Amino acid sequence: MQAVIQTESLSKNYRGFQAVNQVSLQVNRGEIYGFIGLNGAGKTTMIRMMLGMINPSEGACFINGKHVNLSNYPIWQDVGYIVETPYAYPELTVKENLNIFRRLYGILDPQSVTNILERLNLTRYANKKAKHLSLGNAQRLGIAKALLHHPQILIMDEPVNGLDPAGIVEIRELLQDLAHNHGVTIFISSHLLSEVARTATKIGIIHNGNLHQELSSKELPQLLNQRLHIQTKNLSSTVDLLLQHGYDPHVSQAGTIELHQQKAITSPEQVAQILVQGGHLLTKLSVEQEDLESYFLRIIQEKGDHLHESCIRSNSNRVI
Ligand SMILES: Nc1ncnc2c1ncn2[C@@H]1O[C@H](COP(=O)(O)OP(=O)(O)OP(=O)(O)O)[C@@H](O)[C@H]1O
Repeated sequence: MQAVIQTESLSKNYRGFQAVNQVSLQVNRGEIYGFIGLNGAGKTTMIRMMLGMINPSEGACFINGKHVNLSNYPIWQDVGYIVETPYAYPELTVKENLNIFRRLYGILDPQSVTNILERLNLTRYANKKAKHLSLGNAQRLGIAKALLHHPQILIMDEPVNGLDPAGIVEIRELLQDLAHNHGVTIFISSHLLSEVARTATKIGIIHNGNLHQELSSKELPQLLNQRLHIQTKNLSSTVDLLLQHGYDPHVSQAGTIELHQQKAITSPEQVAQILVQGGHLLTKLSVEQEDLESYFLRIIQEKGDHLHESCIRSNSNRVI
C-alpha cells in the first residue's frame, strides 16, 4: 500500500543549525499521525517542508506518491492545512474570508460556506471581522478554511491551539470522524501530549530535530509505567515503614508516595494491610499509569538529552 504522506530523510539546516534532521516517516490512508515535541523541537519546520512552504536542505516529501514542491500544483487540491497562526484577511468577516477560499478552491455552491460555518460552530460569528475573533475562534476559522474543499489529506500545526476544553473535544471528535468514517489522512503536530494520545492512531516524537520514536496508539499503554500512589497523614513514618518492608518509596514534590515495584502494583492490598496494621491512616491508595507527557519526559531524560529547565519545572508534579 502506498503511503499517503511520506518523508524521506527530510532535513532543514538554518545556517549551521540543524532544525530537522533526517526525518523519515509515513502516514497511511485514514491514519491520524500525532507529531509531538517540546517547543523548538522542529514540528513547524517539518510541516512547512511537507507543505512545500520551505525547501528542505536534504531529503524529500511525497504526497500520494508525488514529490512535494510548489510547482506541483495538483497535489494541493486534495490537501487542507493550517500552519501556526490561522491565516485570515483581518478586515474581512468570517463569511467573506471563507467565500474567498471557496472561490480559490473553485467551489461554486455558496451553501458550502454555510455548512462549514455550522460544522465549526461559527455561524454566530459569520459577520464578525476576522481581526475581532478570539484566538479560539480564529483557530476555528483556520480549520474551517482547511476543511472547506473536503480534502482527503489534512496537515495541521497545533490545530487545537487556543481552544477551550469543550472546543478541544469538539475538534478531536471532528478529526476522528473524518479519519475513521471518511478515510481522511491526518497529520497533526502538537505539544498537548495527552490530547495527541487521545486522538492519534500513530505517534511520532520529535526532539532536537530528530524523530526520537514512533509508536502506535495501541502500543502506548504497554510502554507507560504504572505506579502505586499513596497519600497518608504522616509521610516520613509511612516511608520508613515501607522501607522496612522492602519497598522503594519515592516522594513527589506534591507529597505523594510512589511505589514503582511490580509487587506493589500487582498487590496494592498488601501495602494497604502493612500501613493500616502499622497505624497509618491512608487518604489515597491507587495504581496510576503515567501519562504521555511523563513518558515523553522520561524517555528523553533516559537518553540523557538536555531538557529545558522550565519544561521540567512545568511538569514538576510528575518528576520524582
Ligand atoms: N527561519 C529560521 N531561521 C533560523 N532558525 C529557525 C528558523 N525557523 C525555525 N528555526 C529554529 O528551528 C528550531 C525548530 O523550530 P520550529 O518552529 O520548527 O519548532 P516547533 O517544534 O514548531 O516549536 P513550537 O512548538 O515552539 O512552535 C527552533 O530552534 C527555531 O528557533
